[in-house]
Amino acid sequence: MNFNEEQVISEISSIFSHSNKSNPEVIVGIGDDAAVVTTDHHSVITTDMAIEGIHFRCEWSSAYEIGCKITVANLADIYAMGADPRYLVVALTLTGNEELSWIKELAQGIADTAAKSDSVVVGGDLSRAQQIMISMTAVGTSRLHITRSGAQVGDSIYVSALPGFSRAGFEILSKNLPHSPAFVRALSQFKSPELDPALMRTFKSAHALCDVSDSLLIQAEQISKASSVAFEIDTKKIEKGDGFTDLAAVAQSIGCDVWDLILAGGEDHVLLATGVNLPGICIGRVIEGSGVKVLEMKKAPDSWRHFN
Ligand SMILES: Nc1ncnc2c1ncn2[C@@H]1O[C@H](COP(=O)(O)OP(=O)(O)O)[C@@H](O)[C@H]1O
Ligand SMILES: Cc1ncc(C[n+]2csc(CCOP(=O)(O)OP(=O)(O)O)c2C)c(N)n1
Ligand SMILES: [Mg+2]
Repeated sequence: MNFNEEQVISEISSIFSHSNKSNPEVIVGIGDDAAVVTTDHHSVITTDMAIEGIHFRCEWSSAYEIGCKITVANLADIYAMGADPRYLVVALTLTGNEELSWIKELAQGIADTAAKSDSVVVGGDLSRAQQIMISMTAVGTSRLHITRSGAQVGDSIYVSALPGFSRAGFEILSKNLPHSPAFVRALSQFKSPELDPALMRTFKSAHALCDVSDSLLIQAEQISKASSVAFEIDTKKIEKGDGFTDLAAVAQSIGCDVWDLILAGGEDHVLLATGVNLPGICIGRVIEGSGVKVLEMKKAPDSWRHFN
């Protein structure tokens, strides 16, 4: 064993406690039985976990990147409700074989990503298990929340950025392909997806919103079903979007279909929205009916599912 519980808690606390102390809304921070925080308006609550072997591999990603990724996954769910993230709690299992420096890096990745979104880690839990597991709960605040059920016929459909780079990174790592400069965005998007809080907040005028964790197609189906409308996704519009040419080149060099990456890839945590005059890339329109139609697509791409 490379550490004891007290040591880990002391190291983790010192990484998180500065933000606790400097935030006047944290009444009781890390160190007691529970945290006490100020809340107003409506609280938006979400939780997501990351399991070693399922969501990340220590051979592929640094502890810092793993910390960033689980935090982005949680923060994106808060932004996907049109809310602003405020507080996080982190439950962590360790095997006992990690180095203390690895655990500190993980906490730093979480703390830095949280700070970019003006949110703070106010507590957590620690236990031993055969795998590393990170379960994070995020609390946000909003006056008006945006659900998956608000899409209206006549809306345009937008993504905050082109999805697919994360899946490309996953393919590169899974196939153990030699790294090339062209793969930088894909690898970094998989290991530590980009989250731009300012961009996320500009989607507060969306009619329906969710983040793309599973895949664009799955998430489009979820909104279309919840809103009782049909989605018409236009591949020609996506082709004109920022990043398409780069992703198409990566897809070709790793032997993947670019549409599998875009439509069926997940974990980019970009926002999928419907509404009028939103930022990002317009990828189609909301029409009467049900289901998701992708114009000019001959075959259905296969998305990630935990249980097949
Ligand atoms: N174990 C669970 N207990 C209760 N609710 C759950 C559980 N797992 C998922 N959910 C709920 O099901 C919905 C879909 O979950 P998920 O696909 O994980 O959403 P997301 O992609 O936003 O993380 C969410 O509202 C989530 O809170
Ligand atoms: C080692 C490893 N294998 C496979 C994947 C790919 N992967 C794992 S979970 C997932 C989908 C998203 O995860 P989920 O837990 O369903 O997120 P949620 O929808 O709850 O936000 C994908 C694409 C990965 N990230 N790491
Ligand atoms: Mg989830």
